[in-house]
Amino acid sequence: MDVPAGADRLLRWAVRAGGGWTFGLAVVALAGAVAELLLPLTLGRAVDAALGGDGGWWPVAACALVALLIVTDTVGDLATGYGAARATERVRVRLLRHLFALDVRQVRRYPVGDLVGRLVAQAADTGQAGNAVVLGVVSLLPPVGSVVALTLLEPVLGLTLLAGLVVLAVLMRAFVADASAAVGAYQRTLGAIAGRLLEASGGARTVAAAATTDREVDRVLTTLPELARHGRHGWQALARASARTAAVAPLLSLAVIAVGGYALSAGWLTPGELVAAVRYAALGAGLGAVVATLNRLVRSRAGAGRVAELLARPATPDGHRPVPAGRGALRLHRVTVRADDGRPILDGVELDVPAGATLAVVGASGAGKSTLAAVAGRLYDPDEGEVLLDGVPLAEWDHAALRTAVGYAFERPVLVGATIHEAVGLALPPGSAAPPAGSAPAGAAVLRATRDAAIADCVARLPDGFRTRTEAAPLSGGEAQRLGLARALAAGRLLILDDATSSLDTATEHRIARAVAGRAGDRTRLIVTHRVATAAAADLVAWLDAGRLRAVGPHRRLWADPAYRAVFTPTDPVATPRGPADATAATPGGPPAPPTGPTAAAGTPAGTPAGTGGKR
Ligand SMILES: Nc1ncnc2c1ncn2[C@@H]1O[C@H](COP(=O)(O)OP(=O)(O)OP(=O)(O)O)[C@@H](O)[C@H]1O
Repeated sequence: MDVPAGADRLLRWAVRAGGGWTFGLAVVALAGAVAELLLPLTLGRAVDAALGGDGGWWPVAACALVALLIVTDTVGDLATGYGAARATERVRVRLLRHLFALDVRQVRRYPVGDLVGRLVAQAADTGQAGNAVVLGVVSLLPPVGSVVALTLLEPVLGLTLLAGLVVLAVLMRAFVADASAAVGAYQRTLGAIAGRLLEASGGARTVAAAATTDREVDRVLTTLPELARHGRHGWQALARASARTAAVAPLLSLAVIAVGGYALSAGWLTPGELVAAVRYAALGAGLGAVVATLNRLVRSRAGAGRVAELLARPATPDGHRPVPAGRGALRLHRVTVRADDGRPILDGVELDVPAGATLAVVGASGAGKSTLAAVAGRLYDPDEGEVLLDGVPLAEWDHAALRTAVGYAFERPVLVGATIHEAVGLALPPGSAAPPAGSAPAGAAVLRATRDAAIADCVARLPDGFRTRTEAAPLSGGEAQRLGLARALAAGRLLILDDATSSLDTATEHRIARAVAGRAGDRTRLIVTHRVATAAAADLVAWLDAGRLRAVGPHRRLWADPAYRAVFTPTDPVATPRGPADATAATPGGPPAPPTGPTAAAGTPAGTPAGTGGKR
């Protein structure tokens, strides 16, 4: 099976992560194996002593060894469970931290279900590494020790067992190869099914509305036969290995007993030594434990392979430059973002947004607006070019400082945090979000943010107000958007709204527009929008067309271009506004503030007459 190069390194790390429990398991497992090896010899001596009419200490020693075996078994079970739990926890934490350190584009390459599979099942398999390695090594001791003990009793006996064990080792090798391939394929297929399942449950409404349940079930489970095949393949490999050891082991014991019987009649062995030899033969040939631990090791290595594959993806490096002075001047310099197939999604975008300005990003669906918004706040890095905030490339900003400086709100926000209070407060500066002592429902900053985002009344109506658990909050799409906005409004220098008001009614949107416009001049706003009124109210409009910046300038000037007007009303000539006056008339609650910000020249690509459509 192809296991990523980092799998074995991760396995070694996971063994160490088991800490004292894995070490303890090694000690008790070793003690148990030694006791198991000494028991036949002690029993043999006890038999010889009894035959000679002398009880002596051998029976007592045999009883002590049996007691030791019971203790080591019990403690071993405990150490196995605790060690695996500890190692699994560390693998999960490491993997989760790494996932969040990856840029959004890398994470999106994996279906969510596949990631959950790696984080839950394969991390647990990896966490078994300590047990698998310790028990694997210890399970080799009885056969190896039996060969040594038999050789000491009578060399021919040792050679007989050794020859049989070599045959068994060859059979085991085949098992490891077979089982590894089956387990790896099973985990991959299961991950793909889980991915489709999560996708389908996210679109449950659409599935129900379209009455395509049967088709969706078929689609999710389309690889179920493949999964069953890999599962059967794995179990068959295990069954074959067990059957082979079960068939070879008695033959091997019989061979040692036959040779031992001959040695007894030839006077090379005492009766007690023959008793010991018979038990050593059984111990040495009984490789059931080896098969079980090999199986555990195979699963652990396959799981580690899938975890290591993610860990091998490079995390986004953080910068350590001191936070520059400034109020959010944004510059995109020759920014190009490519799809996996190399096709440009953004192509050489050159854009200057002066500090304090409001920039509307418009364009047809798929023009690259969200991609521009994503690189503007470093949700991921462009493939070429760079983005600078207040003169410092985003890649050189300290991560925490950048997250305080830039606030994002999205069309479909995910509320991060256990409660509504946390969901809003997480983005606020430390200290400002904490609820005051006593029964006050929310910190002042959280309260202000929710009022600004016109969601405070809605939160007050929730069963537990700000303490309502996010998953239990019955929020509409527009309410969720407003909570996302409340979180983003804390942004220090750059507020990025990616279609973040698309689900709001006009009156609410107008209220929020005022909050967004608040602290005017104090921070920059980048607003991805399809609405003509929002573009009209902005200081500057960046018009994207198929990944290229077609023009930058005030809406009023761009409006002269029919192609620009078509961005807002491409298919309905009746509804097409006749000019900027119509656009302003569409502004909720009255005309938008006239463009007060920078002139078109400030944002227009050099040499391109604003609004002419020259930059294609
Ligand atoms: N990771 C990706 N891999 C491949 N293609 C991508 C990726 N991300 C975006 N795209 C494609 O790039 C184009 C621009 O996407 P983007 O989401 O930026 O458009 P948009 O202008 O925001 O569209 P909309 O208005 O519909 O939201 C689309 O064709 C999209 O399918």
